[in-house]
Amino acid sequence: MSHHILEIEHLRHVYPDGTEALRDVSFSVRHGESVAVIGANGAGKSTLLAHLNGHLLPHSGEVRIGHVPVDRSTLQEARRTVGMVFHDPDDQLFMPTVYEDVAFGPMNLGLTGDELKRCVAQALRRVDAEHLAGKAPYHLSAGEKRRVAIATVLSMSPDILVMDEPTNGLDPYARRQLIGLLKDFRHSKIVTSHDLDMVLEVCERTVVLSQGVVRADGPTLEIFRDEALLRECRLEMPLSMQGCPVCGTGGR
Ligand SMILES: Nc1ncnc2c1ncn2[C@@H]1O[C@H](COP(=O)(O)OP(=O)(O)OP(=O)(O)O)[C@@H](O)[C@H]1O
Repeated sequence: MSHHILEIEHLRHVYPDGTEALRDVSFSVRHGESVAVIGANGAGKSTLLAHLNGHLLPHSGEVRIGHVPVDRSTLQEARRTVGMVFHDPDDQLFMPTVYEDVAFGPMNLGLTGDELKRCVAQALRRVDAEHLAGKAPYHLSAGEKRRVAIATVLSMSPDILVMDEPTNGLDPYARRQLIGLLKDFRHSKIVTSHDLDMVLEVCERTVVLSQGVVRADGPTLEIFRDEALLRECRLEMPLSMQGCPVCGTGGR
């Protein structure tokens, strides 16, 4: 039995207009691992994530969850195992109220009555959004939408949590709270982000994508200390690792 929960092998994706967004991507994620996928704009991060729950299917190569390849016949199983928080919360929220949006997934899994109510309340509480249950999602602020989108995924108790730029649009308090939530999430997680300070706190391992290929894969701190690699991939060291510009102290 494989100790990897997710395996990506020689993944290649070409969009209909001919853009080769992923050229050859391979890496695996173990049970309980926290992995960041970072890279400059257009490196292929969102395209990669879209393959993890079968939203996109590869031109060649394979994604396996456990032992099961993600293809048309296994989509349902993949989407149950992989909880995906999309880049744009509007892609995730489509019901008349926040409550219904968060209840949608667990209801499809067969939850009803008090069990369903408890599950929704718990997911909303984890993102500090219980007070929003009766609101229409399209009336929420950007940060509130993002928190509710995360709740729609947590309510499904996924084995792998996948988040595309989760701290986008969050105020400092909500960002801090999200970092706490991600640290508490005991299962495997994969996060893409340009918020490298968050990555440093949450993910012990980082995969660097550049022009559709894996340019580096290793311990996050090691990756962030490699200035030549960061420069080459159009990335910058997290602010918390840069010395204080005033007194010249700090940095790691
Ligand atoms: N639907 C599409 N059709 C054609 N090309 C696309 C499509 N979606 C993305 N691309 C292209 O694929 C490449 C990878 O895009 P992707 O969105 O995966 O990058 P990213 O690393 O997530 O970027 P960002 O940091 O800007 O979100 C880019 O060159 C982009 O222009």
